[in-house]
Amino acid sequence: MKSVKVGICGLGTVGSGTFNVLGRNRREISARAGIEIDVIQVGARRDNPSCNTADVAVERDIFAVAKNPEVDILVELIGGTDVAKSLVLEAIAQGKHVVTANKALIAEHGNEIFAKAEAAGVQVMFEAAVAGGIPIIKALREGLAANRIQWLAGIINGTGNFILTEMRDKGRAFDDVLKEAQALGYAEADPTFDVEGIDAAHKLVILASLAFGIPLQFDKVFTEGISKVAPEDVGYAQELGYRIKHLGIARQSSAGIELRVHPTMIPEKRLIANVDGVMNAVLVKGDAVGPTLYYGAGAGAEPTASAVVADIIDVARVVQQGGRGIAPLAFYNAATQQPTMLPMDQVETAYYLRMLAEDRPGVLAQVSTILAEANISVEALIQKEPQQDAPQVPLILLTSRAIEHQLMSAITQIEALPVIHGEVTHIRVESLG
Ligand SMILES: NC(=O)C1=CN([C@@H]2O[C@H](COP(=O)(O)OP(=O)(O)OC[C@H]3O[C@@H](n4cnc5c(N)ncnc54)[C@H](O)[C@@H]3O)[C@@H](O)[C@H]2O)C=CC1
Ligand SMILES: N[C@@H](CC=O)C(=O)O
Ligand code: NA
Repeated sequence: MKSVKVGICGLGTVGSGTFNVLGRNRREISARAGIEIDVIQVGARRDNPSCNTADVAVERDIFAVAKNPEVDILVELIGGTDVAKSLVLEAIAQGKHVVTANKALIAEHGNEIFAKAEAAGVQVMFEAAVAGGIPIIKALREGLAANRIQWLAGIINGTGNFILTEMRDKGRAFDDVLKEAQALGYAEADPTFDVEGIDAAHKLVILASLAFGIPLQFDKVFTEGISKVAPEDVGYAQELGYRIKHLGIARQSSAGIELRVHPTMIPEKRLIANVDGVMNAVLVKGDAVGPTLYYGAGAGAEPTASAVVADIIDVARVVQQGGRGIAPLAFYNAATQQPTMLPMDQVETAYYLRMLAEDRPGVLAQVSTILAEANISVEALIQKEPQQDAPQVPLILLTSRAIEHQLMSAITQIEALPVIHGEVTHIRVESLG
């Protein structure tokens, strides 16, 4: 075999980045793969002016790439779950290896796709699907393979982190920053996936599947977005020595496995609290290695292409050796097929609470009595001076760790107090220590 032949489907942000990196770094890439890697075909609805495809066959029908007998590796970069699934299954049926950046596809249809790939003896690789250019999939599959993973927590959506950072540092409006993230090619085709946490939930189930050896279970993730994070909470968090980050958290304990995506307050002294802009970071705690942290660009054409091309190189090595190579994702066994999943109301964490209280003696005592009855203590407090003409003052509390349903029922009681006005805002707090 003289070269490994690649067909790229989708020539948008990531497709064009992949095409260009493969061309520009051709010499280094071939040396590392031990064989030439040639893009012989591109499947794209339209040309992309940032790519010179003069030497490549361009097809408008992406399925022609899946059916091309010359193609060894099909690279799926069209996004979405319907056509992308058919395309990937067609490629597998044709005996081709697949590389994809599509987290929605893997999270929602991965179990089926990996089973088909395993039966066909082909690889399906997806490094770019989680945390863009950070080699986190490789870290979990290979570098941390000796460990029992206890928990992981990550900033795994670049768009969301970019929005939170710009709002905090420059006081910019949410919608304005989102538009910029879209223009920079960071956002999903439907940006509500980014801001409502769906994209992070897709990525989290992939990480959890690898970390805990469990099937992909997208429907088990508790998901809360960043669209309701208020600027005053960002400010109060800072006063308390915390930052608000949109985290994906997966934890395994004797009670079960929890999977959750939500705005989270973390101590500002943690490295991960200082990961800003489009950068992502994933903290992984293994029983042998302890905590490890992975950092890098979570979105964008070439950072994502870096991960896509790394997968192509890995598969090219396998193709060259004529073997099955790297294990497919589904390395769970009968013991982990049906893990106990912990519902969100059973999860234990600390909380930040903000409420509007009447400015008179005894109010704090009423609130802390309700919390104490639920075995929750107040760990820190900010009580603002009353403003002129404002009969109520913001009361901000940090609580001890509590079970979610106990905290929620305490909130209901606090909201019913005549001295408390409106709803109580809550944000979960994690020390990540
Ligand atoms: N943009 C980013 O920073 C990252 C994106 N991803 C994932 O990579 C994938 C691609 O994302 P982007 O490149 O950002 O999207 P994009 O929208 O820029 O590119 C997708 C391209 O595929 C083409 N396409 C879609 N359906 C097609 C069809 N049936 N036939 C022919 N062409 C078709 C579109 O015309 C478009 O040019 C998605 O799964 C996304 O979630 C993953 C990591 C980072
Ligand atoms: N829209 C995603 C792209 C990468 O996965 C993000 O912003 O992180
Ligand atoms: Na990655």
